[in-house]
Amino acid sequence: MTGVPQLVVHRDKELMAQAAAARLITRIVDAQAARGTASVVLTGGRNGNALLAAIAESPARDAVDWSRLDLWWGDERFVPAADPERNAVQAGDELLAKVPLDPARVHFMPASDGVAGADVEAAAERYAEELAAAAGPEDHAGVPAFDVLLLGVGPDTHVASLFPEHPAVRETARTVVGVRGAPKPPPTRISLTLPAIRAAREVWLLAAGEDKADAVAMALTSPGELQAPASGAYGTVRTLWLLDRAAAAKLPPALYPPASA
Ligand SMILES: O=C(O)[C@H](O)[C@@H](O)[C@H](O)[C@H](O)COP(=O)(O)O
Repeated sequence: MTGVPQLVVHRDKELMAQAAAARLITRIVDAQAARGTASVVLTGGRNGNALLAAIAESPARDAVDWSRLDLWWGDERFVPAADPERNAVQAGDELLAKVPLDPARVHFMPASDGVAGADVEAAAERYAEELAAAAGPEDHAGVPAFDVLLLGVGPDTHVASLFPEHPAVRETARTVVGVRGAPKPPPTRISLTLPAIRAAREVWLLAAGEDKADAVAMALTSPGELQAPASGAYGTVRTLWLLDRAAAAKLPPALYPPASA
């Protein structure tokens, strides 16, 4: 693991989204300058969507070579492709339809009415194969070393579709799993596992609002990833918690960083 997670606390969720967007644009531009391409794993949820909307509105978005960006998803609701509940549909509305991406580099998780069929385990396996095909010889986890992997944090400390005490959190072998009986609807989902998440260079966790304060405090002073899956999400280079003040309010004084703007 990468040592202590870094915390950045913003005034409110709107500023958090703006700052995270600026940060992500810079990270993508830097990765493309260094290696020619960049890879980002997207999350669902309000904060992930607000980040994408902020990128769409940023003049700096034109600094990104969108045709050399690989996009993946950390989880997906296993519903039909056009369902507005799908994280991919929401990401499309906020950003993907507005920038010149290479469709071959946009790696949607399978939908329940897609070519992988209605069996969520088969669909998860198919996504695992797509990830494995994109992994290089040095990527031992069976997935690429993503530049940035974004995760929204749920009020129960779930990340992706890894819910506390759920079998998917215990997965150590597979990189992608089908999730049934998720406590948050819809019940059937596809999710990266913790080992796949930990292959990312940087993991950025997003949480805003007072309803996240307990979850943030628990995950950062955690009894363990089984009870608090967010605490098991970290990158090989950096783990960044991007918070607003309300979400940071219950952190112990030793962890609360100097207030950012
Ligand atoms: O699949 C889902 O149900 C959501 O994607 C969910 O996992 C979300 O990312 C977190 O609950 C954080 O959500 P907010 O950013 O809206 O707080």
